[in-house]
Amino acid sequence: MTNAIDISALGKQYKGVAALAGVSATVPMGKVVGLLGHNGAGKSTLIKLILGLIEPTSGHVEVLGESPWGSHAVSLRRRIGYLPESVAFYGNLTGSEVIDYLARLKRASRQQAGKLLERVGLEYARDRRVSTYSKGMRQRLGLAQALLASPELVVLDEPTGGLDPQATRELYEIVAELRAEGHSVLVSSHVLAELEPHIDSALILRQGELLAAGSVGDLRRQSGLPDIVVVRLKEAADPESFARELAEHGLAHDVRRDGQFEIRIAEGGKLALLQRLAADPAIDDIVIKEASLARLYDYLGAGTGRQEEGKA
Ligand SMILES: Nc1ncnc2c1ncn2[C@@H]1O[C@H](COP(=O)(O)OP(=O)(O)OP(=O)(O)O)[C@@H](O)[C@H]1O
Repeated sequence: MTNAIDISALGKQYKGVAALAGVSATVPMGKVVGLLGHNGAGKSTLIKLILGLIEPTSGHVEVLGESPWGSHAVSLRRRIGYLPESVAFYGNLTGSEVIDYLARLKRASRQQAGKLLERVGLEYARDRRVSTYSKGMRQRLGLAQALLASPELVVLDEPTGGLDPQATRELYEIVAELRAEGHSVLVSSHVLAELEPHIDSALILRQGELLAAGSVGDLRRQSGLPDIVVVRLKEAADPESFARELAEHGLAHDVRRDGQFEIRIAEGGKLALLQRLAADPAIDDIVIKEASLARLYDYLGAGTGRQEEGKA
């Protein structure tokens, strides 16, 4: 088995709404894959299909080599950990009682379950009632329950909602540990800058269709979106004459709020541009900026319902 999830021509219709229309994609074993898309793009529908909570109208899904609706569906669910977007627990139970109870349901080792609260940074609150937990603490408890029974596949739906920056870093550290231990992770998020360093590849949905798939490098190549050179001028330099110079050489640019210039690199023109800039006495510093996941997402038109052509 090379893929944790194999999705083929998957379609889901709700009365009159095509939530998913012929999506084919994979989540390779042992990789962290980001699931991206604007509100209503079909992410939750795809996750529900993967978890076997709903059935498709057309197409197939195989999760860890099994159908989520087949005869092995029950045992398959024990091999999957799931953190929903909003987690709700029995408020009268303590964190440790919640995990203990869910461990029994999932037939997880209670010894391993005991260590999970420590892993998610909740050991100090293990004997406090969940009703006294903050949103971030509840989210950590949700992560702990998703890791019960050491699942081969972990599905995280908007896992950092309600987490502070430190807790967000810790969550992604756990994701990195899961990957290092060979688990596969599918993680949906709207916070692309946060997600980018932690994923091997992304699946981008738009209006029920797969708009793009691949590593951030693949997406850069697919999009043809130019890299950008950020130039800081010396204090004594005249920005207007520098802007005129760029225009004379046909170099498209923007001026940032901090006064630095962003120059788009034409395909194959990186070295020539850098040589020219390096020889310019007006320039104090140069930084090359590759297209970020967030910029690629916008450029590919993930939120617009259409590809933004010619935007460079
Ligand atoms: N039970 C349902 N009945 C009817 N339409 C639905 C149902 N669930 C989802 N939809 C529709 O299917 C489409 C995809 O919804 P889905 O919840 O999968 O999107 P999403 O990408 O998860 O959005 P969000 O980021 O807002 O959670 C939307 O148009 C939504 O209105």
